[in-house]
Order: sequence, then structure tokens, then C-alpha cells
Amino acid sequence: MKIALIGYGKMGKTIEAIATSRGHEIVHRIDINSSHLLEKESLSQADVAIEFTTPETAYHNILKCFDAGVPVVCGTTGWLEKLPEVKATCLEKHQAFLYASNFSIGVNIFFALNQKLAELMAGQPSYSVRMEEIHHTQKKDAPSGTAITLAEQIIDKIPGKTGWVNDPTQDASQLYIHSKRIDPAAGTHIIDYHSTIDDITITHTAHSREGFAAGAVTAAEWIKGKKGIFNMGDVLNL
Ligand SMILES: NC(=O)C1=CN([C@@H]2O[C@H](COP(=O)(O)OP(=O)(O)OC[C@H]3O[C@@H](n4cnc5c(N)ncnc54)[C@H](O)[C@@H]3O)[C@@H](O)[C@H]2O)C=CC1
Ligand SMILES: O=C(O)C1=N[C@H](C(=O)O)C[C@H](O)C1
Repeated sequence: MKIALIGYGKMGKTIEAIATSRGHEIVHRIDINSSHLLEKESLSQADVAIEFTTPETAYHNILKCFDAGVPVVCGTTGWLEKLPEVKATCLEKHQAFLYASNFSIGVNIFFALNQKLAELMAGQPSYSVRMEEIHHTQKKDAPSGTAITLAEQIIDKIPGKTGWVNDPTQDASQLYIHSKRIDPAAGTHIIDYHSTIDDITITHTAHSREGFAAGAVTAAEWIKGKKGIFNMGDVLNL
């Protein structure tokens, strides 16, 4: 398969190593200095584009892929306010788009676990819930995209929770997500249900970027030749 890598930073380079080890060809490595390669003529040489850039650039890069008729797998976080618009454009232009806040198998299993635990805790008002996420200091967005996905699952299930905040709060309707930036953390997410009697805590710790990159390549292999809007649950059958 021919892959255009949009974003050739920490994730782009890890994805390249895994994709080439699986026999794929990288036809473009596009970073901030080579955005001319986002033109239709260049992009359309690829079977799939994998986009890991910045919160400011993801939206425009995705639209360029739609214009070139190339399916796009996007892992960039911190731009979700534009997601409904991207999905609408994808359907309007009959293109293919897959976004995941986290591509690792472990985190996608953790999402299922988080949802089940929130269902069980929904009838237990003696517990309060909080979250913590730890990442490296170069990360541009807070809270992490993964933390937002986890928070949305909890807010959907726990009565009285209507939103999340990134600062400590006394407002019980808000789920507090504590963001810590410590090198070289690849990504840790902790959910803690606390009562005066006991605590129930679940944690996912990524040991490297390999799981994210492998999942993104699997998603690219899966989306090739498809049309529509997809997520990692579709790829992993979770
Ligand atoms: N969904 C997931 O599983 C994961 C998502 N991420 C997300 O992926 C994104 C990238 O992460 P890293 O690779 O660690 O960042 P990074 O800072 O190492 O790399 C970003 C790259 O984007 C390039 N770039 C900037 N503007 C561009 C543009 N207009 N066009 C093309 N390239 C451009 C930069 O030159 C740089 O090479 C972040 O939003 C991060 O949160 C990271 C890990 C896993
Ligand atoms: O920027 C990162 O590094 C990561 N970003 C994603 C996120 O925001 O959730 C996924 C992973 O946690 C690593």
C-alpha cells in the first residue's frame, strides 16, 4: 500500500518504521516545510494518508485529502470543535475518514472497561470520580484527546455529570481532569472513583508510541478502498 505521511514528527517517524516493516511504501513525508505536497497531484499518488500534525493544521490537511480523493486516518488531537464539519464534508464529498483519539489496542480495550465501570458506578452516589492524564512536555493540547474520550463516556453514564473541566473545581456537575506534563511519559490515563470506604482505580500506561503507530497502520490497511466515516471500534470489532 502507498502511504502519504502528513506530519513527520515523533508519530510520523514511528508510523514510518512500522509501515515499512509491514511492506508498505511511504510515498510522501509531509511536514511544515513541505506543505506543497498536500496538493491534489501529489496526494493522489497515495492509497491512504495518515495525519498526525498539530491542532491548528489537522482540519485543513484533512480537507486536502478529501479534495485529492484519498482516504484519511487522523490521530491529531486538540481540534475536535471542527469534527462535525469534517464529518459532514466527508459524507458530502463521498470520501473516507477515520479519527481516533488513541489508536492503541490497549486504550481501546480501556475505553470498553471505562464504559462498563461507569455503568456500574452510575447507581453509587457515595463515590466521586476524577481523572488524571500524564504526557511529555512537548504535548500541545490539554487535556489529552484520550482523556476527553474517557470523560465523555463517564459523563454519558454518571447521573449529574454534565461536563469536564481541566482545573480543580467544587462544582460536582463537572468531571475534573488533572493534566500533568512529565518527560518522557508516552501517555498515562487514570480514572479514580473515591468514597470514604474505598477507592476503585483503573490505569492505562503506554510504554512507548509503538502501540499508537501500529494501530494507525492497521487502520490505514483497513480503510483502503472504503467510503464513509469510521472509528477504531470498527477496525478492532470492539
Ligand atoms: N491518536 C493517537 O493515537 C495519538 C495521537 N497523537 C497526536 O498526534 C499529534 C502529533 O503528535 P507528535 O507526532 O508527537 O507531534 P510532533 O510535534 O512530534 O510532530 C508534529 C509534526 O507535524 C508537522 N506539521 C506541523 N504543521 C504541519 C502542516 N501544516 N502540514 C504537515 N505537517 C505539519 C511538524 O513539522 C511535525 O513534524 C498530536 O496532536 C498528538 O496529540 C500522538 C500520539 C498518539
Ligand atoms: O500527544 C501524545 O503524545 C498523545 N496524544 C494522544 C492524546 O492526546 O490522547 C494519544 C496518546 O495519549 C499520546
